[in-house]
Amino acid sequence: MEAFHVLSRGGVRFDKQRFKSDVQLFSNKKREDEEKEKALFDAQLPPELDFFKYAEGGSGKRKAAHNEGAGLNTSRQSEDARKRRKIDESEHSGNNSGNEMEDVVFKRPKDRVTAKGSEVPKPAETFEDLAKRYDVASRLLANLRKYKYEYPTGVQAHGIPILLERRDLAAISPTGTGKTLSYLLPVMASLQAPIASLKAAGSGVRAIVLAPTRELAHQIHNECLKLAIGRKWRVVLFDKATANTLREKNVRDKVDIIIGTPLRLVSAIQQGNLELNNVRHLILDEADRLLDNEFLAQVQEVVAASTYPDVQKAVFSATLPAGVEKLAMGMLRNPIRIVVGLKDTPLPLISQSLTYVADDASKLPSLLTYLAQPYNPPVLIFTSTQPRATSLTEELTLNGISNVDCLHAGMTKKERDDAVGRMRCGESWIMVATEVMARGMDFKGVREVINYDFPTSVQSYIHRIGRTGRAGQEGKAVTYFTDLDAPYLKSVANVLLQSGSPVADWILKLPKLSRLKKKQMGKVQRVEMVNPARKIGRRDVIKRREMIVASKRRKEKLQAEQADPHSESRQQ
Ligand SMILES: Nc1ncnc2c1ncn2[C@@H]1O[C@H](COP(=O)(O)OP(=O)(O)OP(=O)(O)O)[C@@H](O)[C@H]1O
Repeated sequence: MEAFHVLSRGGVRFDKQRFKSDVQLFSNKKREDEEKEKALFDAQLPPELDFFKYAEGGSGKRKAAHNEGAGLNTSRQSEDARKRRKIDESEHSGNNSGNEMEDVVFKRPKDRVTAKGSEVPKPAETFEDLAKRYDVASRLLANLRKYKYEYPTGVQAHGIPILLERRDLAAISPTGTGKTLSYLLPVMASLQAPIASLKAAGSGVRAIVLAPTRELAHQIHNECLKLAIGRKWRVVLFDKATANTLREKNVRDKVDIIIGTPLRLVSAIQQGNLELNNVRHLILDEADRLLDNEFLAQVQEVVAASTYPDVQKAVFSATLPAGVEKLAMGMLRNPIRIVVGLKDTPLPLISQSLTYVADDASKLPSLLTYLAQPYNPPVLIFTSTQPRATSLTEELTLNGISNVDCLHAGMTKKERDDAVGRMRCGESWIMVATEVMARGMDFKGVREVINYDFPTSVQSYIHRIGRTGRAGQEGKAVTYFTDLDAPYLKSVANVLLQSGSPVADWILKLPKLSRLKKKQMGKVQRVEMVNPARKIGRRDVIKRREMIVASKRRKEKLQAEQADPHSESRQQ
């Protein structure tokens, strides 16, 4: 286990009672900010963008944009954003213009969903509406209520009926808008009951969900287990251990749903330890990532192995670049395509900003200054490489910031699981991570995302900042850029503009990126150590940290003794 995981917490739990004043500081700051923003920006959000307003806790009001008169032209930008929306809409209607397709645009007061395809089913306003129209087991609905899922989100209202009518689907919906449930619920409703209790269900796994990372597969598995409560569904997270168990044919024949990453599934198929000929539903979550060069061949192998007649396929993502979308559409049969909000645009609930930091060496001081102010934990910080994630975690720890964690693919399974667990239970205040955390991971409480290293693509930017502003909550995203990142700034700035965050005029005047240049976006070379000036080695850092923790403990003990002079420790 990485020493810093333990040391960064110093073995001390955060005592909310004791640090009441600090806690109040955070909440007061948040309240003040909210009031300021409410006064400033009431009624500024165009209604068609406000599609998540209904979600619990979401005010639906646009954040930030405090910078009017400081080189930021917000009203012009809103106008620009409106124009871009128009262009975007016409781009949408230009895609897939086959004759058999008819365009259907649903406009609900709460969200804006564009659906394209033949005979698009009516959206479901409520879960009860779904139950009335389709055969959805009452147990599934009871489980939804149990987890306080009262109303379907936009992607659920539109996507669930499509999947329940056994149509193929491509769904593009912003991060944190509930895509997971929009495929899990219809898949489980269509499977009706666990395979063991059905006569005509055949033998072998009946549904596969593919995800690009083990962490995301794990999270989807947990969501699926919530829906499975009360019935003996066999839902398997396909990892090394379960793959071994499923080598027994009579065991794997009784599995309902498998959730996993492509590589592991493909190796089981190739070894003859998994058959997909009974798979009736195949879901690709984070489809654009699964269809990129790294995963494409494996995904195609899974698709080819799913030989059940009329297997239903569906792809989901918050981003689907045109080329990948074409590939995805080619895999689907008479599909319906839905877009919630604007394609490749984050929710307006996330207030985004770009911060100039000159060069790499200036980032750490900027981050430390930022973290010296009250901030909203937990905060997620993205770096471009594993060594930089480790190095930044060490630097923060060394600078006396407690409860810092690290997550990247170079860590062991246990280390990664532990790090995610600590983040989920609120033990970590700051998580430094690589791209592995950028997609799909749902930590409801994340209020701030910091792109310490500039994202590798526009998609990477959208997914990274999408770790905040989830389920109707507001969020904040800060992106550092250096002189080396400047050529790529405009692409990210366009995303800010489109989702209603302010952008300085000079950035908008930067030249548009050529295709070739765009490809180089993720290739900026950065040193491994985030603080090249550091003279001491890692062991010294650990030693220093131990000293800090010990001195903290001594101070606490002294304070406790002063508060209670008759305490036991004093008498000894
Ligand atoms: N109908 C609902 N009502 C309330 N909360 C919901 C509902 N549907 C989903 N959620 C919550 O919203 C959060 C985001 O959902 P989910 O992770 O499925 O988003 P996503 O669209 O898949 O995001 P990403 O693109 O980042 O993968 C989760 O915490 C989930 O529990």
